[in-house]
Amino acid sequence: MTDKSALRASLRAAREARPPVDIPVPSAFLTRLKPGLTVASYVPFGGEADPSPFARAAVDAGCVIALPHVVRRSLPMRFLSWATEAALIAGPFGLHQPAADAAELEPDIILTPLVGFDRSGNRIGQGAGYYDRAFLAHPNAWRVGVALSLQEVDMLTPDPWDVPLHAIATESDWITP
Ligand SMILES: Nc1nc2c(c(=O)[nH]1)N(C=O)[C@@H](CNc1ccc(C(=O)N[C@@H](CCC(=O)O)C(=O)O)cc1)CN2
Ligand SMILES: Nc1ncnc2c1ncn2[C@@H]1O[C@H](COP(=O)(O)OP(=O)(O)OP(=O)(O)O)[C@@H](O)[C@H]1O
Repeated sequence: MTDKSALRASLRAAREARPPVDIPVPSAFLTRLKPGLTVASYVPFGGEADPSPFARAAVDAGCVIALPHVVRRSLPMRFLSWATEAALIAGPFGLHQPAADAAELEPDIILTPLVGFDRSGNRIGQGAGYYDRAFLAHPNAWRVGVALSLQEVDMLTPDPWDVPLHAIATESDWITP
């Protein structure tokens, strides 16, 4: 646990020290997009990789976009409908989120912000367990991490509750464990 939080702190610092980079959208991602699918994106903060090119490709393919919405740790994160250009509301931790009464959607693809990852698809996030719980609640969703390559670590030891990613996109790689 201490290991995980020390690693999280150093990876966060590395991520923030780095100028923004564009993550290209791989063709393997594009081919999964179908009209009417729900793609959960996120609004990046703290140097997180920007998933907008993926969300834009999804909109162009006729998909519906959802964004995560959290209230507090004891409550599950929900994915709420977001129309491009719709206003976002200030939430906890300085987050920008859809309004709490936006429609809740079942995501088919979850673009996942990462603090760290390895080539087996293990990940660490903010440490609140929101995404791990969401992955259990939406087991059929395709879990795609979006990250900078400098967030890769040799090997993460997963905790029992950790749910691995199906794929990870970085500025230089498309990793499918
Ligand atoms: N862009 C983005 N949106 C997201 C997430 C995310 O990781 N990235 N989430 C993924 O779960 C949810 C928000 N979860 C969060 C959970 C904890 C903290 C947090 O603890 N922040 C602390 C500590 C930061 C630090 O130690 O530096 C803070 O702001 O005080 C922030 C967001 C939903 N939306
Ligand atoms: N399915 C679950 N049910 C209940 N609690 C969970 C579940 N998954 C994770 N948690 C709790 O969440 C906490 C944080 O887990 P972890 O350190 O793996 O965070 P993380 O993977 O970085 O966070 P996130 O999933 O939000 O990105 C742990 O204390 C864990 O007990």
